[in-house]
Amino acid sequence: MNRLAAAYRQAVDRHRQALRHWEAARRLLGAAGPAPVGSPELVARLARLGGTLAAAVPGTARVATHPVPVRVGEATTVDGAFPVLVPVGAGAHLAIDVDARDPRVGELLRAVVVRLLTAAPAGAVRVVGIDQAAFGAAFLPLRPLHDAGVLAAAATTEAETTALLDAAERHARTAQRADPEDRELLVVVVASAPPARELARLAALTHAGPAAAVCVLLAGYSPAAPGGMPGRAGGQWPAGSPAASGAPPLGAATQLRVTERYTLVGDPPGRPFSTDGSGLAAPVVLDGDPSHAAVTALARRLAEAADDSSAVTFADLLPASRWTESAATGLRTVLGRAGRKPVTVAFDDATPHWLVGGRTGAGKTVLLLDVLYGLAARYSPAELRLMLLDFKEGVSFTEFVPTPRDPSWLPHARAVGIESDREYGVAVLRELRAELTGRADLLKRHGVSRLADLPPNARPPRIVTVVDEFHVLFAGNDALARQAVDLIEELARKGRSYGLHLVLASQSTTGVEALYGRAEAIFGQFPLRIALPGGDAVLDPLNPAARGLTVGTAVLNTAAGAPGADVEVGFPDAHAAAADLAALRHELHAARPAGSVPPSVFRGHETPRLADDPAFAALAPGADPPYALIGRVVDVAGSPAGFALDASPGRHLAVVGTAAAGAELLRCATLSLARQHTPGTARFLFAPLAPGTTDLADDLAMTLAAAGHPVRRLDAGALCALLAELAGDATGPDRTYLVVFGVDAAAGTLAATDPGTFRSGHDDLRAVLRQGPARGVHVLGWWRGLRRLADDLGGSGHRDDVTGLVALNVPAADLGLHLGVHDLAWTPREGRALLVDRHDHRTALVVPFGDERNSP
Ligand SMILES: Nc1ncnc2c1ncn2[C@@H]1O[C@H](COP(=O)(O)OP(=O)(O)OP(=O)(O)O)[C@@H](O)[C@H]1O
Repeated sequence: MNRLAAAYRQAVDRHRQALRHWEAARRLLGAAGPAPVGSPELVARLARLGGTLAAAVPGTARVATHPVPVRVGEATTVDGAFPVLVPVGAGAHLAIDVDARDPRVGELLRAVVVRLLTAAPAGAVRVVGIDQAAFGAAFLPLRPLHDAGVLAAAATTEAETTALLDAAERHARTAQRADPEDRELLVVVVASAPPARELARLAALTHAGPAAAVCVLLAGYSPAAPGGMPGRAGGQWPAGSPAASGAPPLGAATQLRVTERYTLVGDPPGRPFSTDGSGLAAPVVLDGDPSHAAVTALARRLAEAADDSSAVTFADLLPASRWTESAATGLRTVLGRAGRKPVTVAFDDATPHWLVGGRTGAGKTVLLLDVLYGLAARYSPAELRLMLLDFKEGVSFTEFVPTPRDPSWLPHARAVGIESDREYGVAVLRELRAELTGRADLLKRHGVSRLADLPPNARPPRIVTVVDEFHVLFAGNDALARQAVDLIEELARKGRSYGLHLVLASQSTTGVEALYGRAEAIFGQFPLRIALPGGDAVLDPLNPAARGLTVGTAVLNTAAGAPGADVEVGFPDAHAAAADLAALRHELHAARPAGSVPPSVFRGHETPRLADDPAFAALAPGADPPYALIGRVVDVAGSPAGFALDASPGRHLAVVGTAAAGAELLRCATLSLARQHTPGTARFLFAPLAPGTTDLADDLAMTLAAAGHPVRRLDAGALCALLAELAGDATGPDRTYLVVFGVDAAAGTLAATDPGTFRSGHDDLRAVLRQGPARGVHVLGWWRGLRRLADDLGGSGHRDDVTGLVALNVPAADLGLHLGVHDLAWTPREGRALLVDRHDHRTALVVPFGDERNSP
């Protein structure tokens, strides 16, 4: 009897509590009555009332920072029915013990989502869903919200769930650091509880507090420990439920238990219905689905608002007016947005250099274009100069250089390397170091220590050098890589004070051999890190901020990648805005200062042609000394590559290597020399000795003869005779060019000794090499091997008898030995040659002229 009486008293208490709850709700609603909906007065009053009913005023609830009461159903008591409101929003969650395969649960989840979205301002709530049990069926009625971009496609597999949780955790970390005003609420709707590991991660999210701006609506979850639920004291949870496998406890969640006829609502966190933890003492009928019309109207409103505000576009990156900003203290541009807030990045004292990482296809090129156009629109060429280096096959920077289709260029661009050679990269870095030295002098002259302190009229532009796929520059452990590392280190260390800024972008920063031991010293100078998808390597190894990023987003970190200094930024797809980019480029091009010149361009895949070469066109009779042109130097200016044939001993040119390009090189050298002589002042003697060179030599002879030059064709015997003649005191026209295709093919003939004079052809050749130049005789010879050249010269002591050398496919070790140079930076490859001038100990990587006879 006593037990019966106690139960009755308990039931009456619960009714009273329920009534108190209903009364409180009614009072709050009443208090909100007289003020106009949405008015500041009403909002203020609601805030005074604890913000509890802000949800009643559509579009005003600050759900990303505070929980708001959201209706879940209607409670029935003997005295009548009342709405049941539970707190939902940032840091306040909902758990239901049955999953959404029970239609009542699916309907409730959808109703809560729609109410939250309705209550909050457009753009303040984003919804993601997990439904592995029913493949996303629970979300189908919300399709219009998906189309409006506020509801992501549901995760229906374990992998998708993991990715979704990665993103949710990232969201939480970003929100915790963000200004509360900029937070966006992420609602994670779980239609069916995922496996234990994912469930544990969801539970962890519920413990993250309101600052994480996450709200979890978790169906199919029963708490592991009984309690907090009416009528469940000591109850057993069904096998197979999360409870059976030890469901992790949730933080700040209202627990709902769905029975056959009604639902029991547990105590909401911080606002319990009961004093004893037994929850609301009234059965609740859950709310059903929101009407289709309501969902569509909501989706339409949100989509319209999104069009206005959320998508970050290329136009968002641009300033109101062009070229109005000063680079005195640094360069700044908008990279994209974090939430709705623009994110500015800078090249200044705090972040002088940047490191950008991202796997291929992650949007690196797009991000760099966004930055470059943003800068170019803000700063005039007098404030900003760009050096752009790309080491991959691609088109990253092609749009900045003139092409036949679009002759405009970006006036800030000074040098652009497309599919660059490492040597070109090093040449650019050398030029930058020279600039650094020049600027150090300039600063000294003005008695200041920083670029910013120079008077405006003396201040040179800041130079931003972008090196895309920079790991190529450091690849291998050779002399060139070491030079590159030294230069980068120096530029990174000193650049800050002199207005030289570096952006190193790569798929990876690991595995760069040449950096061993130096990576820290170098990358320590790069405080600004941008991690794109797959670009975790630019962040601290303990910083997970870039995990699971999607294309179009990046993590920005201004503390050299240290955890906790990350901002997730969305940036626009510059490729998709190609027309806008072109329009801006044309605008900037049209505004270029008088006297602007296009950038010098290096295209690694291109073969220059003698006939098109401006240096060739500029050659004219009377040049002294004549210059044998063979191609272009791989340097910033793309200088002509050649060799001056003056009167000093040894001024001859030896092309060495088995590559057929050797014959072509001699042809170009000869044609360029012929152009520097009026007919009759030079004779050209051709000896096509290597197989397959006859046609080329005959062709060349005909061309020269047609231009009026005396020409003669020699075989090996005639060559020996001629050498004997030239070794004597024979005089001829001003100049004699002996052009031998395959000198080594004459080795046998040259070795033979004249029985009368005891002189061999080799003796005569060596005499000509030594004394010829003084008499205007120069040998242009192709040797198909270095050893053969050395033999013909008579040993290493006579190496200086030929001072001009063009190495084709000759291994670096052999060439280094021949030249007596240790650690020669040379990698033989097709389309490149190493030009050596032994007189001034100069070597230069050259792109030799291609064979235009076979070109279209
Ligand atoms: N902000 C963005 N929004 C939408 N799509 C983007 C965005 N940025 C890049 N993309 C898309 O991603 C693809 C790859 O971009 P991008 O060419 O910049 O990659 P990448 O990292 O430079 O790749 P790779 O190294 O292979 O050249 C492109 O199709 C591009 O349109």
